[in-house]
Amino acid sequence: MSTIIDGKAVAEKVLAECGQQIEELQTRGVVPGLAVVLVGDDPASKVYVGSKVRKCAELGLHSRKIELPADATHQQVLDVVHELNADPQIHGILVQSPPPPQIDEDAIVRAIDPAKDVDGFHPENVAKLALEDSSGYVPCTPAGCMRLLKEAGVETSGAEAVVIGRSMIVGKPMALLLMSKEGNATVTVAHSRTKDLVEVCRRADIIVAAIGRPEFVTADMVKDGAVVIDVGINRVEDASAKRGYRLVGDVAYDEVAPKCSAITPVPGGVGPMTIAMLISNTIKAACQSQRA
Ligand SMILES: Nc1nc2c(c(=O)[nH]1)N[C@@H](CN(C=O)c1ccc(C(=O)N[C@@H](CCC(=O)O)C(=O)O)cc1)CN2
Repeated sequence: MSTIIDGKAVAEKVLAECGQQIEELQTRGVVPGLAVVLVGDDPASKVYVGSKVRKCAELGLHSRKIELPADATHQQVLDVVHELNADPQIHGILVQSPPPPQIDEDAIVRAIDPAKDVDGFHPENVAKLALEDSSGYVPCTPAGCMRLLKEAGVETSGAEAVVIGRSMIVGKPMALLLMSKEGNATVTVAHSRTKDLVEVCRRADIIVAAIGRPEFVTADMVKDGAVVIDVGINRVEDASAKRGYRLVGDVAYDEVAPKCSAITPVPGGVGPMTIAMLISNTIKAACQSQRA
């Protein structure tokens, strides 16, 4: 029997911890503030930004949602970031990804004050993660995956871990976390050019699927008893579904789950952890701003 790792429950636990920290900060007159910048009208991004702002309101955090049209210029986005960098009520800033193509996302990320970069995408925070300097911000999704592994009692130390995908948002930071002194795993990063991907995955005690292809990981790629963390959130058209689509992960859940010792579902697995870890990073930013 495989354990289904309940991301919603773990996210609630993280948010309850956050609630206590927020109360403590409020007694000192500090209200953590998050600014979320949304450029364009990508439907999924709108949902995620809405959830972030709603969660801030529920927990008593200050938040600002800045919406720019799909034809906003790169300079307009930069101007917003500079204004937020200077706003003392804002401790965390993020620009929802992906922005429209005329926006140079890399340059925008570099313009965010690294002390307010609660997404952990700025080069200074990427370096701190690689150096295991805990003053930096760890990207929310991989941080959430590590917490899920911990809460599920998965021993990462000495494990063979395979991360499928090498994005800056998930794959690379996930690999760094798994190989860090906290994770102590032996890590392989696989991607679209990896030879013998099936064989590479079959060796894994832990698979983290973050390749962005619906149901890419099939049962033949997974060894019996492996732990599978599915980061994929793909919208697949389905006329019979209420919203006209259904969500599927990067893992063919129905055939893979019976082989696993533990697996995350989609939805209700990694996704809710992303927002919980964002709130946690914003509180950390507010705390660190008091010490600066
Ligand atoms: N600036 C950023 N952009 C993006 C990030 C990020 O961390 N920073 N991550 C993703 C999107 N994302 C948060 O921004 C996110 C994705 C999914 C979920 C989530 O809770 N998913 C639910 C399903 C929700 C649905 O119905 O669509 C689940 O999996 O249960 C939260 C946040 C890309 N962009």
